[in-house]
Amino acid sequence: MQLLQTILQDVNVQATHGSLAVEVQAIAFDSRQVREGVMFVAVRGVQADGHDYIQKAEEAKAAAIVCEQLPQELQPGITYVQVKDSAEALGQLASAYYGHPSEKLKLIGVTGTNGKTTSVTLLHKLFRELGYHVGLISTVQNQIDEEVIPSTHTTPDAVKLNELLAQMVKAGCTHCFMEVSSHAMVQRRVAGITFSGGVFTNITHDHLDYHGTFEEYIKAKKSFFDILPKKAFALVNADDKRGPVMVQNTKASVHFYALRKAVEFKARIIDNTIQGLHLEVDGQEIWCKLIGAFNAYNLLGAYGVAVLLGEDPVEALTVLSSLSSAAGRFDYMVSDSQVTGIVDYAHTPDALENVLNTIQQIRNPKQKVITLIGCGGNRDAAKRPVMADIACRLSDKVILTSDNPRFEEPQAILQDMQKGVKPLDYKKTLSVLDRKEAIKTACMLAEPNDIVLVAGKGHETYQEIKGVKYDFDDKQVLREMFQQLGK
Ligand SMILES: CC(=O)N[C@H]1[C@@H](OP(=O)(O)OP(=O)(O)OC[C@H]2O[C@@H](n3ccc(=O)[nH]c3=O)[C@H](O)[C@@H]2O)O[C@H](CO)[C@@H](O)[C@@H]1O[C@H](C)C(=O)N[C@@H](C)C(=O)N[C@H](CCC(=O)O)C(=O)O
Ligand SMILES: Nc1ncnc2c1ncn2[C@@H]1O[C@H](COP(=O)(O)OP(=O)(O)OP(=O)(O)O)[C@@H](O)[C@H]1O
Ligand SMILES: N[C@H](CCC[C@H](N)C(=O)O)C(=O)O
Ligand SMILES: [Mg+2]
Repeated sequence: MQLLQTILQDVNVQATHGSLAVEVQAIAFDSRQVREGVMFVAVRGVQADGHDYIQKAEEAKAAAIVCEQLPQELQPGITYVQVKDSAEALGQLASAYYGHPSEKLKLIGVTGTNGKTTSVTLLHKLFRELGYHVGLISTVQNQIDEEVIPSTHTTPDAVKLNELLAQMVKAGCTHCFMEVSSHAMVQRRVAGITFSGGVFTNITHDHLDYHGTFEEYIKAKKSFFDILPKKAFALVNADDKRGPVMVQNTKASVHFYALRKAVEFKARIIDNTIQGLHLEVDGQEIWCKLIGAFNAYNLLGAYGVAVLLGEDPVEALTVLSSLSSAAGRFDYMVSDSQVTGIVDYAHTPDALENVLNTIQQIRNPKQKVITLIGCGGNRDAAKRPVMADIACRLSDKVILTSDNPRFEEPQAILQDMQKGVKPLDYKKTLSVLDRKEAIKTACMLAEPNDIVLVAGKGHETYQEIKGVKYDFDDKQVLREMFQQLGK
């Protein structure tokens, strides 16, 4: 519980009506969660406008209502606070309500199209091994040390985020590593948060359904670096064309990492095999368990963060070399007849191309590559034909299937993907709508020593169809099919 006037301190308030000395029991931005004594913040969203639910919040006896536009009629006993930007105010209020937890630990945010989960997971594991109490906020799961807290988003909403950070502070965490999605930046989920550092991994085609254009998507990512304070560091992948753009206006101290440029943190791939990566990082050779050239970037970025946070470089590298990847990222198994099954969360064109290039590099010429891929519904449709084309270009056989269709017709998504298949590739492509059947088909086609890549869903343990999440685990189904088919 907090006094309204206390938590309003950082907010750009335009007008208030009613007492500021009221007690706020909780903050809600969904009218359905308002109870007596709760503060309701009216936020404009994609589907709805929170301002349309102010009346509901009044009926539920909200203590205070924060909005950009005041209702025509104000109710007695409720305090109204008019602000310029409700989404920003929500972040600032949530931070103040929970006692500014982000200022009480070293919070590092990672943004970029791919590699966020891998990077924050590596950092969480690294700092645990170095002996710290550490928080993690990621797509796969949130964590306080080893305690797992399920996650619903890559970046939680402002209230959940601050609540989580406060729990971490209470548990004695000195560090937290979190993913910052482009959606979170546009929706101001991290407003009011103080970061000690920010990392940029890369930017390629994704989420154009939400951002509209690639330029807007770049702007959303860049805005994360714009909000970093002077004391923070910004660590940027210099090999990405957009790296320098990200830090054009940042107040933070800028540092670069790269594989192809001579910058502060640099690495070189000596060897890239199914056993892992043999790297030279800042002049030191290490062998890592992670597979694929793209993981050299994730490892190097994590190393850079550790050094910038004052850790011993040699110790950091030694620990990094012992770490495994996040669940569902190049997760592989080998069947009795030596078929390699790989489950990977590649759900963007760039990620799929990287994973398939990695497979091409590490396979021997006799091993056929069978790729299974679907695309999510109610997400960027432009990537569908592109991903089908990439799969065809870099595989011997392709099975197009369903991912999470959400509220779209699975058949229509499949048709969008099929448009990307070139006539010459028709022969190598099959469409099997049911994902389980599709995995079975891939396994049936596999001969001893072949490679089956099941891409798109990684760690997910469900398939979301029309608002219902059905149990589905790519890794488990793949294992089952290998057994069932005697592979
Ligand atoms: C497109 C999107 O990002 N939507 C997010 C957004 O919802 P919205 O803008 O659609 O909200 P809305 O339904 O229009 O409602 C507007 C406001 O009215 C309020 N409302 C609504 C109804 C009502 O009865 N009463 C009421 O008060 C709502 O609570 C909300 O505050 O704000 C919600 C609260 O924070 C999020 O849960 C929701 O995430 C949806 C579920 C989602 O799927 N988001 C994905 C795309 C996402 O955010 N992904 C990124 C990762 C992407 C990546 O990196 O690959 C992530 O960070 O997870
Ligand atoms: N640094 C990287 N560059 C390019 N591709 C990568 C990189 N790291 C991982 N990938 C590929 O992208 C997929 C997703 O990786 P990861 O989960 O780490 O990314 P993310 O940014 O967290 O994704 P999301 O936006 O869905 O949360 C991996 O399964 C892998 O195929
Ligand atoms: N964070 C990503 C995950 C996509 C995963 C893929 N399996 C899908 O459902 O599209 C998103 O929300 O767009
Ligand atoms: Mg992620």
